[in-house]
Formats: sequence, C-alpha cells, structure tokens
Amino acid sequence: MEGAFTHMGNHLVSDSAATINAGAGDDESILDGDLSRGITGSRRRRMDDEETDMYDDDDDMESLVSMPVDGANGKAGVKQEEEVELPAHACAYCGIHNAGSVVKCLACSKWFCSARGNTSSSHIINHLVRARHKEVQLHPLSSLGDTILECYNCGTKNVFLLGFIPAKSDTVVVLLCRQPCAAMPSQKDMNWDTSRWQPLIEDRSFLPWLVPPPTDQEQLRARHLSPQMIAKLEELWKDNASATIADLEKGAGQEEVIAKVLLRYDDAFQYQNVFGPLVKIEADYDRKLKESQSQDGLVVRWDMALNNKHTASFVLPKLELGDVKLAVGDEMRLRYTGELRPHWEGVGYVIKIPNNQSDEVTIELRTKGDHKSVPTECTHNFSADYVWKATSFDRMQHAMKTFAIDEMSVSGYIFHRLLGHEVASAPMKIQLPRKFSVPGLPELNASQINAVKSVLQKPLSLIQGPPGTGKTVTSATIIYHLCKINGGPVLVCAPSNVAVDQLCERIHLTGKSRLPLWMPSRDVRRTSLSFPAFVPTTIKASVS
Ligand SMILES: Nc1ncnc2c1ncn2[C@@H]1O[C@H](COP(=O)(O)OP(=O)(O)OP(=O)(O)O)[C@@H](O)[C@H]1O
Repeated sequence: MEGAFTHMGNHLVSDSAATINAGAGDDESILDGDLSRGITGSRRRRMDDEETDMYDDDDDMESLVSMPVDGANGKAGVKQEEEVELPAHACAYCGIHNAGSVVKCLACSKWFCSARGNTSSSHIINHLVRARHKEVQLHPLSSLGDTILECYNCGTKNVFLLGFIPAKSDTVVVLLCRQPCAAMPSQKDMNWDTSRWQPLIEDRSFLPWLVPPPTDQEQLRARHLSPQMIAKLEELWKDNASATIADLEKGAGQEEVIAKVLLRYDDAFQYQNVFGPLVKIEADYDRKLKESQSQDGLVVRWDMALNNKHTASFVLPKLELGDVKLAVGDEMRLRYTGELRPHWEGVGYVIKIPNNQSDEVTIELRTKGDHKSVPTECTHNFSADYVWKATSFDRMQHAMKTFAIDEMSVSGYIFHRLLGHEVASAPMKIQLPRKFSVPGLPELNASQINAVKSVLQKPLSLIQGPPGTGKTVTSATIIYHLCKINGGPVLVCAPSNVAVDQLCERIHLTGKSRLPLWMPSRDVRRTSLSFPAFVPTTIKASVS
C-alpha cells in the first residue's frame, strides 16, 4: 500500500465526484493550490461563521499545546488548563490542538486528537468507541480541509466501516464503505481496484496520512489523563455534555466505596451485601441510559391494528447509536408536543423494530382504537421515551434476599456453589438418551453432545461459546431431554425476552413440546413467533 501513496501526498478525494471524475490532470491543480479547495462537491460541508471566528482567533494552529507536563495524576495539568484557554478544537482529553492532528466528532461536536497518551487507542478512536459515536470531520486547516469522512458511493459516515482505495492513477484515493460499496462488482467499472481497499482505522488509530499523530514534543506538553479518568469523563458527558476535567475533579472522592466481588463468601448475607449494591448500580445505570434516549421531533405514521388498537410508526435515530437495544414487547411512551391540539401522551408496546425492509419502530398503543384523545390527525412534533422498568432488578434483589434468609430456597449443592465453597456433587442417577440429537434441530457435533451429556449428569453446568456456535440449539436439545427424562415441566430462564424468543422457537422445532408460555408482566401476544405464545422471562415447557 505504501507504494500507492508515495507520490500521492494528500490527494484524498473522499467526497468529491468532481475531483474523482476529473482524472489526473485536474488533480494537479489540487496539488498546486489549497488542498481543501480541491475537495469540493455537493457533500462538502461549509464552516459556519462561529467556527470561522474560532479558527481566525487561533493564530498559530501548529503551535504546541500550551500545557506543561503535569504530575503523575494529571492534577497539575488540570490546574494549568483553567489558566490557559485552549482553542475550541483542542482535544477534549489532552488539549492538543494542532489542526492536522485533531478530528471533530460530529455527534457531540467535541474534538479529539490522534495521540494515544496513556491509552491503547488514539484519543479520537477511544472517544468514538466509548461514546458509540461514528462520524467525524477533519479540521478546516488540516491538509485535507474540513472533509467529513464518508463513503463516496453511498454517503455512509460510519468511520468504522470506511476504507480507502487508491484509484489506478495513484493520484487520488476514494473512500468507500466496506459493505456494500467496496464489495460491489460494479465498482470495477470505476477504475478502482477494490482489492486494495484498506480500513481507515488501523491499530485503533486513523491512518497517519489522514490524521497524523502529534509530535512527541506536543504529546509531552499535553495534559495526561489516565484511562480511568477518560472513562469517567465519558460517563460525565452522558449526563452533561459540557462537563470538563474540572468537573471530574469535583466528583473525585465522592464515589461510594463498593465492596469487591469475592471468590468465596462466608454466608449468604455476605453474598447479598456484595452483590446487592452492584445490582443497584447496574439498575441506576440502565435507567439513566434508557431515560436519556428520549427523542423529540419525531414524525409519526398512524395506523390501526386488527385488534382495534392504534399503531404509531416512526424512525428513532438514536437507535442507530446502539446504546440501547430495543426489543419487541418493550414499553414506550409517545407524547404530542405540538400546537395543533392539547398535549397528549400514551403508552404502548413495541411491536416492530427496524429490519432490512424499514428503519421504523412501531408501537401499539394500550388504548383501544376508538379512543378519541389519540392525536391521529397529527404527524409531526412527537417525542418518544423508553419506559424503564425495575422488574428484573427488583427480582434480582428479591432473589438475593430470599437466598440470604432462607437456606432452603435453593438446593444445598447450589447454595454452597454460589458461595464458592468446595462441594462434591452427588452423582445423578439418570438414564442417558441413546441419541442426543433431537428431531427438528441440527445433528449435534461432538462438542455439543459433550455439553448435553454433562448437563444431564451434573446438577450445575456452564456452557460457553462464541456467537453462533450452537448454544441455543444445545440448550433446546437439553430442555427436550430433561422434559423426556423427568416427564414434568422444566423451568427455563434467560436474561432477555429476545433470548427467550430464540429458545422458544428452537424448542418448538423439536415438535415434541407443548409450550404453555406466558408473560405475567406484559399481556401481549408475540407476533414474531410462528406459534401462539405469551413470552415470559421464564418459560415452562412440558412434553406431550
Ligand atoms: N450441530 C450443528 N449443525 C449444523 N448447524 C448448527 C449446529 N448447531 C447449530 N447450528 C446452526 O448454527 C446457527 C447458530 O446456532 P445457535 O443460534 O444455536 O448459536 P448460538 O451460539 O446460540 O448463537 P448466539 O451466540 O448468536 O446466540 C443456527 O442456524 C443453527 O441452526
């Protein structure tokens, strides 16, 4: 790849059809003039006035960060930062503000540099991963201008999917996303050698020709944040986008002291004392995350379901960020905030999530269709919130309490294993099935057969495996055999309704099970399943 760039200099053409189509001759004009002028075209972003002022003020863009080397914990640097005002495009972590080495995150408008500091990835990549942001823009005074990195073909701006292809002339590079654009056979006609496609991010950093790392001297003089401080800063930004390093300092020392998880516990009370606070922290985090997903300005498409309930369909852009996974059956609140009628809000269940056909989420309102208050005549000015439910966290706390006060709540074996005590398992007298594979599911491989055998013979087993290796198939097979061996109901739990759905479908494929499935917390029939079922977070299945 080196060779392709030896005489390319900065001839990045990311978003300009004009430049790509112009060929080598026109490329030279880019070389001669201001490179940022060479990157023109419909997708080119303009600096707004505010930004222009900001850059005008910065009279020495190549200057070093005006931070002295700070102490081991970065506190000296923090003090200095209050005194020295950095330009708006300074890296939000370390303060480096060399125009060539900083990149703006388009989701939060903060700037980050390509230095690594004390972390294993560059600051910009560290931020994008932690914040789940994906789109960036180069600095207007960088050698490539204020380019927004995007696929030349389809316009996708997810930098984790983007790569470049040097055109055959070797004077132009084209940004294309890995899938589908770089993989499309039609690209061959464009004089691009897609076999030379390379990702823009390598070793957790943008390629140096795109965003060069700051010099050693700049890095030495930058503010040094530990990975822990960076993680905390990112957490702070989730609540308060304008939080600063100073806020980080203010919060220091106020944290609750959390007891460490142990390998062995004296008794169930100690177990509860350790895990209780952790479950609470997780619940608080989950609530914060879900509640922060409120989205305004939604455009709603109304419809009426066969059960005479209103359905509202809309696109939730925040879903793409992937912070919160929306599942069929989740509860959402829809609010009308416009002027055309009095404010309205209604709660409904998600009945459709984005798929290959459409990006829309559809919720079915609880109220029946003839309910006059539903604002079906309005389409704009709607907001949607997730309705957070404490149910699963409350159940965890309740289970731990029961475990602590009632020794008989679980078998003696499980009681001691949970507390980390060495305990011999009593041999289980069961007749192993002659054939482990079951009707309707794939023939098990050797490792799956071992897993099934182990579970059937031991009181407690853990099956682990990478995604798609057949854990669900193995679990469904185990349930099938347990039902057959014991002849009674089998209680199955999964951490999410989606996981339960998957398992139900596989059990159903075995054709042997009758599944009286229900979900006490939500009285909804699941339309995603091809058989009638109320899907619980715990399932009972019985063999006919
Ligand atoms: N022994 C097997 N032979 C052939 N296909 C199999 C076998 N085991 C599983 N599969 C198939 O592999 C795919 C993945 O299986 P499954 O969903 O059970 O994996 P998983 O480990 O539960 O996946 P995930 O981690 O994504 O939940 C399914 O299409 C399943 O039918």
